Amino acid sequence: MQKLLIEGGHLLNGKVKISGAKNSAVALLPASILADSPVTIEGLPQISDVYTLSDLLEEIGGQVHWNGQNVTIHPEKMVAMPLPNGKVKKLRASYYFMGAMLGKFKKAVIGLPGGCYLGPRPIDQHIKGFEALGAEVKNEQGAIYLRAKELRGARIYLDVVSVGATINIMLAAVLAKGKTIIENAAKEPEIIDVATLLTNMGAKIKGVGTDVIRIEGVPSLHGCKHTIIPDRIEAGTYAIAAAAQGKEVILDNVITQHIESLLAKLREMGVTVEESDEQLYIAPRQPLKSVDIKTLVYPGFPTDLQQPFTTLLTKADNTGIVTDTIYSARLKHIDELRRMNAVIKVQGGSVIVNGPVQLEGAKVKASDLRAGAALVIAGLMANGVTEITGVEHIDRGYEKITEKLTNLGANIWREKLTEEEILQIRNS
Ligand SMILES: CC(=O)N[C@H]1[C@@H](OP(=O)(O)OP(=O)(O)OC[C@H]2O[C@@H](n3ccc(=O)[nH]c3=O)[C@H](O)[C@@H]2O)O[C@H](CO)[C@@H](O)[C@@H]1O
Ligand SMILES: C=C(OP(=O)(O)O)C(=O)O
Repeated sequence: MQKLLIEGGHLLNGKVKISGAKNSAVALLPASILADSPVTIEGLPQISDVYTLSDLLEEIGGQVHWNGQNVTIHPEKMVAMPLPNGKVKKLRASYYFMGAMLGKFKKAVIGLPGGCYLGPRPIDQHIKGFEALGAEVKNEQGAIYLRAKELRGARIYLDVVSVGATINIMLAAVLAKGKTIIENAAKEPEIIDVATLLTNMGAKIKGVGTDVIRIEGVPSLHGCKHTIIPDRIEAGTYAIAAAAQGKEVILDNVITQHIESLLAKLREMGVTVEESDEQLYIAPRQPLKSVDIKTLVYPGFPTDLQQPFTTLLTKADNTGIVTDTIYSARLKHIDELRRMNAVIKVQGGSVIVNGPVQLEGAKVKASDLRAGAALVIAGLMANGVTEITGVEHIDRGYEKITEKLTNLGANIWREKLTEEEILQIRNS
C-alpha cells in the first residue's frame, strides 16, 4: 500500500496529455464479449479498473493481448463462467459483464458491483431493462443471476437517467431478436463511444446521444478495431488543477465540447480558457471569483468533477455553492478539506464554500476516486506537505498521475505505507 505526498505551492506549467476515457474503457472491454472474432481497442488508459476488467475477461476464457495502451481481445473461447465474487467487487463497471454475458450466452452470474461509495447506487434500472428483454433475474447472496431462453427486443423507459443502465441494456439488446427502444436514455459521450464500437462490430443502433436509442437486434457480431475517446473527467481534473495552481497549462488530446459546462464555469471565475483543435489552454487570473455549480446529467456539470471543483472554490473570493443532484451524498472529501483549513459547510443538501483561504498541508484520506482528485489538487495548492492515503482509489481512474503532475512542475511522490500506518487505516 502506498501514500501520495505533495509539497504544495509549485505552479503548474507546460503540457499534459489526456488519456483514454475510464468510463468508456470499462464498458468497451466487456462489450468485446459480444463479438465472435478479435476486437482491438486502442488508447486505453493504464489504470487499475482496466487491468481488473482485463483479468475478468481472462477468467471467462478470453485471450487478452496487450501492446502498450492497445489491447486485442480474442472472445472465441469465452464461456458463461459465473463471477460471483473476487475482482467484480473491486469496481463499479463489472456490472457490464451482466449485459454483455446475458446478450452473448443468455445467462450470467455476476457479483454486485463495487466502485466509489457515493451514497446508495442501485441497479434497479439495469434489472428492469434485462427483465423487459425477457431475462429472469434473481438477486441471491450478493450476486445477480440472469437467465433467458431468448432475448426479445422491448420498449424500455428508464425511470432515472442512468449511464450504466443505458449501456448495459444496449449490450444485452444488440443480439436480441427484434427492436429495442430505450427511452429517457443517458447521453454521455461514453455511451456514444460504446455504441460506435458495437456498430463497428455489426450492431444496428440509432439515436445515441439523444434520449431515445433504437436498436435492431442482429444474429451475431464480429471483431473490429476501435480507438477510445479522451477522458473528459481527467481533462476536467487537470483543467481545475491548472485554474487552482497553474501558470499556463495546455491539455492535449481533449474533446473540448465534452467539458463545456466546466469551461463555462472556469471562464465565469475569471480563468483564461482557450480552445483549439484537440487542445485546451488554461491560465488563471487572480483573484478568482466564486461561482455556484449544480451537477446534472450530460451535458450539464458532471458529478465526477464536483469534488475537484469544490477544492478550487476554496481559493475564490466569496461564497460558492455546490449542489450535486446526481449523488447528494458525494461528500466524503469535505471533512478532509476542512482538515486542510477549508471553510466549508454542508447545509440543506448543498455545500457552501467560503473563500479565499490558504490551504495547509495535512494527513488526509481519499475515500473515493474523485475525493482523491480533490485532495491532490488541494495538496498542490497548500502550504507545506500533504499526505494522502487511499491512493488505490485514485489509481482506479488516473493514469500516471504522479508522473503527469511532476512533468507539469509539481513536487509529488509516492511512499510505501509503514506497518503502523497500515494498521491505523485498518482500524479507522
Ligand atoms: C463506470 C461509470 O461509468 N461510472 C459513472 C456512471 O456511474 P453509474 O452508471 O453507476 O451512474 P448512473 O448514471 O447509473 O447513476 C445516475 C443516478 O441514477 C441512480 N440510479 C442508477 C441506476 C439505477 O438502476 N437506479 C438508480 O436509481 C443513481 O443512484 C444516480 O443517482 O455515471 C455516474 C453519473 O454520471 C458517474 O458518476 C460515474 O463515474
Ligand atoms: C464514480 C466514479 O467511478 P465508478 O462509477 O467506477 O465508481 C467516477 O469515475 O467518478
